[in-house]
Amino acid sequence: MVEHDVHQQTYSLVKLVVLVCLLFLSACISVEARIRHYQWEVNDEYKSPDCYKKPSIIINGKTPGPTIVDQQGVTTVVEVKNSLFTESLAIHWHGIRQIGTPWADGTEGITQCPVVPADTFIYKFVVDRPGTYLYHAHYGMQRQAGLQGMIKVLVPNGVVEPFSYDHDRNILLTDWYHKSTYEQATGLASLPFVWVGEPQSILIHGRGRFNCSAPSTDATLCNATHPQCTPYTMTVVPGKTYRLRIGSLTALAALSFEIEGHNMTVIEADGHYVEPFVVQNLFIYSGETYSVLIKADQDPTRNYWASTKVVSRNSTTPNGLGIFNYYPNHPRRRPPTIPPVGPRWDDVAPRVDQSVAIKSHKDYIHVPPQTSDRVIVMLNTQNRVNGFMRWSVNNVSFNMPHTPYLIALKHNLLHTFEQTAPPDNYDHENYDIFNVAKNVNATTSNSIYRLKFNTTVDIILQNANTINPNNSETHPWHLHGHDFWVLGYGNGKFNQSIDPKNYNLENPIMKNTIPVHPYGWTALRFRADNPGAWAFHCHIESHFFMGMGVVFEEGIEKVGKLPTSIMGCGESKRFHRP
Ligand SMILES: O=C1O[C@H]([C@@H](O)CO)C(O)=C1O
Repeated sequence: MVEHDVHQQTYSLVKLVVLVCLLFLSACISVEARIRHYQWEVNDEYKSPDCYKKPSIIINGKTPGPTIVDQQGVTTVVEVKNSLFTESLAIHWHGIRQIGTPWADGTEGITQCPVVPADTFIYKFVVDRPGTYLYHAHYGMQRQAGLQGMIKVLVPNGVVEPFSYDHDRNILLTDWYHKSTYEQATGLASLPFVWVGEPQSILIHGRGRFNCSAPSTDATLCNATHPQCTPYTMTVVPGKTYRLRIGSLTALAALSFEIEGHNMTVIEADGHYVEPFVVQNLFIYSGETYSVLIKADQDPTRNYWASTKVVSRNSTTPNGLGIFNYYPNHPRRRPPTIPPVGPRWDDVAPRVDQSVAIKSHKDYIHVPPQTSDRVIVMLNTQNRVNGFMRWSVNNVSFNMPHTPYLIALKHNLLHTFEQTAPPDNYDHENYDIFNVAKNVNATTSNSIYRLKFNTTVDIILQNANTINPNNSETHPWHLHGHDFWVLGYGNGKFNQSIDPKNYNLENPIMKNTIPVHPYGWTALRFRADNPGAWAFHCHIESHFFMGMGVVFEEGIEKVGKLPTSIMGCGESKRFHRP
């Protein structure tokens, strides 16, 4: 009996141990399955995405780089080897809020030091929400040399989205210049100023077509039959519905995108579900992402044009063209029709209408706080500083410090940047937004806005006339580390006592990038609840380069121990351990 009991006990113990081991193993496997590793190498190489040979920056041989596809909740580890000859780099994960990992935001000068050639930097962050996001260089003007791509975050197994489709596709829209990034940056920072001008091509997922026989084109650099510049083709099966995720990372251009003869139902914007609405042209600004549903319900015996056009600027850039290919027609078969011309570049009303139409899906509303603790009005102006062309917020043009803010703030190196806070407003009474400023001179500073942790902040982006008469541009503003509620848009000068009464506080969409339309204002609200230092800037690459941005700090005391891998520049040299 006793012996039997001992056996019984031993048996139970073994069973328990085996069970614990199995549980541990499966936990390990499931944890392992929740981590995805990517290995990237960044190189300089000639590419001809529009048939014209240009020095480009590529990831694993490609631009756009590989699309990251992960499920919500996955820890994404991207090991980036910098194999550029002489340039450092940093990569930003655009739309990923980096909750608890502010050091992985990839903004040079703000959250990290640049990654020098031959070094490898490991970005590690959680893709915590389903949706469509982007990644791109955030150092100098490297983005427009090709260092960019898309991130697709899928819903977990069993989670149903508020729409259905048969296939999931994604395209990145970019504009493309033939001059190198360095030549362009040099022009912007020179006296006299040399503007980058209009892009030579619009690329649909890295493919365009420059006219090699255009006057003054160097024939030795342009090859109309280069395999890299065959048009982008999206093949569809008649009757099926496609979710098309569209991202824009243009350097300059605001775009209209359409598929000839097909309606598009907008369902997602910057990772948030939209109350569906139908468009023929989708207006998309640099830094934005949308998902649209397209049904392949037109004549299946032919192909159709996919077309994208520059709006908001009187551009010389030809429309970007691709082929919407009905299977089994040949994917290169030219559609029998003339490509769509697209909307007028200077017709602002339909663009504002689209902005206003984007509301939160009714079943996914995040109700915003009904009041805010602080209102910052940001006047956007083009200025001169010591003769140099700049852009400013409230007459302050942003300069990057040598020591990234996150490190300076966390390690109390406050002498590394100016401590006078930038202004929360401008001379509202006397500034005429409809005319060139009487005094176009501004100052530069690297001071930052320090936000009280867990408060609600309103930002009013106020547009104005540029330095040229009768001209106001569209600026897409992007906020790092947060999504914001879009409270409203208006024409002319924002009126603090009237306009807030018309804010949408019921079902505003949340976004991370938003346009401020010509001569207009855009109001947004966010919670300062993500400890770190975060950029907020115009996503036109040359404009940020010329100072059009600010930095917010919040809850710095709550930021965990910084990885030493982000250090090594400015006064952070002494903390760097390779
Ligand atoms: O920053 C810019 O400079 C030019 C032009 O204003 C120069 O005069 C332009 O169109 C911009 O967007």
